[in-house]
Amino acid sequence: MLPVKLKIKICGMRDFENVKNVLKHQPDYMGFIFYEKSQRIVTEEQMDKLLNLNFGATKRVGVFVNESPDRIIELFEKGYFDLIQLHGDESPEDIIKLKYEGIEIIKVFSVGEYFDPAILKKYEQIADYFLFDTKGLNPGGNGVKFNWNVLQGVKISKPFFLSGGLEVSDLKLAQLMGIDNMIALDYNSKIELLPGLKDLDEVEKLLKD
Ligand SMILES: O=C(O)c1ccccc1N[C@@H]1O[C@H](COP(=O)(O)O)[C@@H](O)[C@H]1O
Repeated sequence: MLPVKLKIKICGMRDFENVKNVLKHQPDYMGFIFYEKSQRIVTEEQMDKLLNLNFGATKRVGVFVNESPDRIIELFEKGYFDLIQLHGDESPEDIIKLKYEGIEIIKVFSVGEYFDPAILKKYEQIADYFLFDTKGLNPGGNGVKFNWNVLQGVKISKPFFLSGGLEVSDLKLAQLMGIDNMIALDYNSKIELLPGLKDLDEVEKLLKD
């Protein structure tokens, strides 16, 4: 089987120069975390500055944990992101409100030792993408990989992102594994110098071809 081509998301960005330098490598997605307990939280002031940059084809993702739909819509209207990633226990009703505003949705599921695919059912009609991250102490950014084999054989009806402690070397492994409907890898804490500051050498290795 030929290795699949996967898109790349670089998440947890906020520093102007770092964002500018990462954009030179044109990731498919760049994530900004709007969660007050995150070490990588981005402020509105930082986002306002970042709006001066040319993102080209890179889609901006706003990352949220149990945020109110009204607040998400307010930030969306400021033009801070193109789509959102929801890491909490957001209800289908809240997500539908966001869909009405024309916001594309990535719904996150935390994966432990086992994964019950029944949870996917109620989000199938309303999410545009799924994302599988490692279950951990924090809602995201735990820097720990889960056993991807738990997804093998599970029917995943939406295109999905794979996440959770990913390192550069995981790209080849994920490409070879080629789980059905996997379209992107989401990189965060394992390619950082400091929280919110990405290592440009690692970014270059990931996006060199
Ligand atoms: O990175 C964070 O601080 C964070 C906080 C709250 C929700 C999501 C967060 N990050 C997302 O978590 C996954 C996995 O990150 P890691 O590779 O394990 O560090 C990724 O989708 C980040 O976007």
